[in-house]
Amino acid sequence: MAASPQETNPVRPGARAPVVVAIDGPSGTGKSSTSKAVAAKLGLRYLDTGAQYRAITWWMLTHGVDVNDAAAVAEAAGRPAIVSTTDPAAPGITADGEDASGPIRTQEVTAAVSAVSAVPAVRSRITELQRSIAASAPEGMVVEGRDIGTTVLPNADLKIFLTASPEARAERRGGELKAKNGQADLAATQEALLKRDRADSSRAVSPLLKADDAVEVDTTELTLEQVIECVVTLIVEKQRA
Ligand SMILES: Nc1ncnc2c1ncn2[C@@H]1O[C@H](COP(=O)(O)OP(=O)(O)OP(=O)(O)O)[C@@H](O)[C@H]1O
Ligand SMILES: Nc1ccn([C@@H]2O[C@H](COP(=O)(O)O)[C@@H](O)[C@H]2O)c(=O)n1
Repeated sequence: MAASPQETNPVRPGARAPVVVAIDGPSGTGKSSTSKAVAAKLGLRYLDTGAQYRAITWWMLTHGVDVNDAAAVAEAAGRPAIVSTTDPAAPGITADGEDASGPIRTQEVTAAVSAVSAVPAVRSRITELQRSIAASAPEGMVVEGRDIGTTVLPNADLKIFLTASPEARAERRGGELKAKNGQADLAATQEALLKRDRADSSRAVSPLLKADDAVEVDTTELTLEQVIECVVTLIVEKQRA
């Protein structure tokens, strides 16, 4: 059956209509895993905005900027060139031309990123970058983070807010740590997740918040495959509407 006009993508004839999807939520709710898989399934680009905040944090840590000094962070916010690749099969990020994909996942960066991302000069710079990347994807994009539906792309075609219980999120992160280090302290992992959520939710500028028009999906009792299926269905329904 021929695609209806609403489903036709002018960039790739026969493909679905371009769509911009915002996926927000607290740490460990499955935003990255879900967004990457959904974008790959539907032929969309993918932007990990947390990686951008991590990359600028990593650059500051490696260039002697005191990440707890908001004035110093603000002064340095415009200095590094942050470049993201948006292929969901191979997402990557560089800071001043250096591959930051590995270093941004260290504990040191994770512990510092909320302080850096709370600085208004950092947010305005990264938000502008995110909007220009989203505007340069005619096939559509899945953009994941904390403030995409509320601030970065308030006109997104579809907004999804993923949640999960703290226990489920700690279990998931613990699984990753166990695979990497052979062990994981679940209580400490849960406390670190909640601490980051508290900081991200309580900052003055663009805090972690569900947009009024976002669809909330509680992933606590769902497998990753079920979450992916649920989000794909929501997007396809939106494209047909
Ligand atoms: N529904 C699920 N069931 C079980 N495990 C899941 C589910 N969703 C994601 N995971 C696993 O949980 C871990 C965290 O997922 P992911 O990195 O996608 O979360 P996130 O929301 O992007 O986290 P953060 O904001 O901290 O980067 C990964 O190991 C992922 O495979
Ligand atoms: N839109 C966003 C995305 C992320 N942040 C900050 O970056 C941190 C790391 O995010 P991950 O998704 O990679 O864990 C996050 O804790 C926030 O501080 C943000 O502010 N806005």
